[in-house]
Amino acid sequence: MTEFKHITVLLDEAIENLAVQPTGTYVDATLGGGGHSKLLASELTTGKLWSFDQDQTAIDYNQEHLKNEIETNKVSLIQNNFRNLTTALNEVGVQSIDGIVYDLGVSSPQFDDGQRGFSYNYDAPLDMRMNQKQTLNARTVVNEWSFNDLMRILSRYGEEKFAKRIARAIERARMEQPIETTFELVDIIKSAIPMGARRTGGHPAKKSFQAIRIAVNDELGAVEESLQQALDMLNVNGRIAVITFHSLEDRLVKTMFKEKTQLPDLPSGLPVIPDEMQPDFKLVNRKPIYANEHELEENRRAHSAKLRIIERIR
Ligand SMILES: C[S@@+](CC[C@H](N)C(=O)[O-])C[C@H]1O[C@@H](n2cnc3c(N)ncnc32)[C@H](O)[C@@H]1O
Repeated sequence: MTEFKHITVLLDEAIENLAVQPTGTYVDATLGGGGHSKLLASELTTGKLWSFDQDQTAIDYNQEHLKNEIETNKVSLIQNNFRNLTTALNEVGVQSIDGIVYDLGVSSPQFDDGQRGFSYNYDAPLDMRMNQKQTLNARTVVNEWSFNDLMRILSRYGEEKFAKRIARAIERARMEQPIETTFELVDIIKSAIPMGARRTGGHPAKKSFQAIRIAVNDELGAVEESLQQALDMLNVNGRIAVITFHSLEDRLVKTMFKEKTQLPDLPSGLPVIPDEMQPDFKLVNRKPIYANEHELEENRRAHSAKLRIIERIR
């Protein structure tokens, strides 16, 4: 089995909060190294788990890692984008689910494989695709997207203060010759950030790389579409657990969950709220769940992780 070193974040907390019914139908939307899938499957008797990943490497690894669970038909792997949740599940005869877990973002192997172009620490062709068959990659975004689109993604998805300067520097550099590698891009980004600011707030390319990665994989669009489908497919008492790693993802999940669990605007002075106006969902925890101290010591990625859970109540 090829090595796939990913330490699962909020493993027990996410699965515990799904309140798994041993005979239920579950989905792991983000299989990765299979940590959540393995634990969830161990709680099933006659239940079934469908595990999604769009990355071939994750699917290949788990054919071995989850071999027993696959052979006993407790788990099946689906190589697909989780934005196609409903269609992919309908194709295998599943119309409704009792729970789903999302552990968003990239896995450590994706980040640490120098050749995939996710990291500013390794020199590699500009790529950043989670799905190796997708056509849009970071090279296209950096070399072909307009100045305005670059500025928009850097500012919106990277929350980069120097978005305009960086977009301008990219535009200037690519007029000379195409930008091909991560290190070329890092140098361009560095050159656009004022000297004083380069020394604060982590690696100067961190925010821009996050922004380009989110754009290449349309990460926020996929989460929004998928969550809506998951909410629609959820059985009563079923739960959705989502682990996010940055404020944009978390805000999206928080807002969607809030909309689903709130009462609609009602005329003031209604003595009783009519039953059909009650929300169909409730928040399992008002505040997000964070990693405990022990996990924070063991795993750097856990520091930015937040877990939110919603339950269908009717
Ligand atoms: C943080 S890792 C998940 C780790 C996993 N929970 C574990 O225990 O090892 C995220 C995984 O989700 C996958 N992924 C991210 N966005 C996806 C999407 N839109 N559709 C399908 N898979 C996606 C990535 O390819 C990656 O393997």
